[in-house]
Amino acid sequence: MSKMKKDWKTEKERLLRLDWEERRKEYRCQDYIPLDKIPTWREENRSNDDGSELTGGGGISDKVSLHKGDITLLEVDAIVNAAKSSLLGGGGVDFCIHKAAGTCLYDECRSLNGCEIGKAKITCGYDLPARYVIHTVGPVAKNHVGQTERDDLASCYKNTLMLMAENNLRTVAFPCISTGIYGFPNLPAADIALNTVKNWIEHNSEKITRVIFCVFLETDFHIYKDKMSEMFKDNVPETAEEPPKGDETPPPAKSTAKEESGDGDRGKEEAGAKGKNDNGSAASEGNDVPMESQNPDDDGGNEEEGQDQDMTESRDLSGKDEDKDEDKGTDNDINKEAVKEEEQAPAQKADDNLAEPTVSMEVAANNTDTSNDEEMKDSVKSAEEPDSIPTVSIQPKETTEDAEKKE
Ligand SMILES: NC(=O)c1ccc[n+]([C@H]2O[C@H](COP(=O)([O-])OP(=O)(O)OC[C@H]3O[C@@H](n4cnc5c(N)ncnc54)[C@H](O)[C@@H]3O)[C@@H](O)[C@H]2O)c1
Repeated sequence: MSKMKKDWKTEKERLLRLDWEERRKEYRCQDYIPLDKIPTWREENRSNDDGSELTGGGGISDKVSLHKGDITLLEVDAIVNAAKSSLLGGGGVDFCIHKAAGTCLYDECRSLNGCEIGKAKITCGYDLPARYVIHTVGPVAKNHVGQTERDDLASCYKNTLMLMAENNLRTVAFPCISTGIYGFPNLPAADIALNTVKNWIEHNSEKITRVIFCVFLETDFHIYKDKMSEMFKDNVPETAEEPPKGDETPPPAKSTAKEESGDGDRGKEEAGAKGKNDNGSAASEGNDVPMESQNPDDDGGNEEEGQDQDMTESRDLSGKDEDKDEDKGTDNDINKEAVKEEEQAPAQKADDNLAEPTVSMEVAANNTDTSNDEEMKDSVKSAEEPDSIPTVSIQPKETTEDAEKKE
């Protein structure tokens, strides 16, 4: 029997009141990866290989990880979507996130009326293991990376982190924004991502528990791993006290200004993330973590036919929401079937010799302020791109030299 389509506002209020244990029953995909299964850079690069207890710490190397795999599996406060300015879903990681979150995500995004390049907007995560999705629109850098594109990409990371802090969220995962269909070269994009996050955390260390760079392609894994090894050494003196293990209660979130939506004002979200779950994320018990007020703007209206086509397709696929409970397994099967090799990442071949732990690293980032401004017209030509959704995170065995030879 088909179920009534869920109202996104009701669903959002219901979900944000659940604690992590109750939420876990709602995840569309049960292959989720809890935060404590993703080692920090420091844990991953422990100097004492004899496995003895790590001492010292408290530096940024406890704050960041590098993870290769599907961002939709990560159980964190927020995952970041590399969206298009209409926020109406499309392909790539955008498609994966919408597919995994369900149609309520699309409905809430539609109420936001788009997002400007470089800015960020936040929605509920719905069926995802992540409580929230922060949508940011990267620059289109096809064949040209000028200062504008570099600044816009840096703004995506800064504004996302600021939105995290404003909503008292403490664990976040980023994909490699703009390096897919938007054509930003992987190397400079990684530089911008790492330096921006590094500087922000250095000035806001108490506001963040973990930043995960969730790479998808072998190329990016090696780029990030090499850059982080150069950029971030764990030079925290041994005497530094251990960072809180996620057991400190974040201050009650301040209530935010009324949320506006295309259909008039929505009620103001109540503040107050109470305790944390045991893996360091903000958890709300009876209180919603406030949503930063978002000033929607007229929809760009310039979406390419194809783009909406993609979303329609994914909505049709995820139209299985009504039978989600019965079909949860089917959904996973669909995911697997739907996986087209976007790039036969070498790691896929290396899949059968999985052994490498994820690499994580120490990162710090500079201070900044952010705001959610009016949306800019989406001047991006949509492009067909097969989307690949790996079903497990993959750590390659391949050496950097091999990967560099390939590039
Ligand atoms: N026809 C379309 O509208 C269309 C087609 C393809 C992509 N897109 C998307 O592309 C635009 C954004 O471009 P972009 O380069 O910023 O994003 P992107 O094209 O999604 O690529 C960003 C990065 O995310 C990686 N990625 C893909 N799937 C996952 C996953 N499940 N988990 C983690 N990482 C993943 C991908 O390999 C790349 O490194 C948006 O319009 C968005 O909708 C749209």
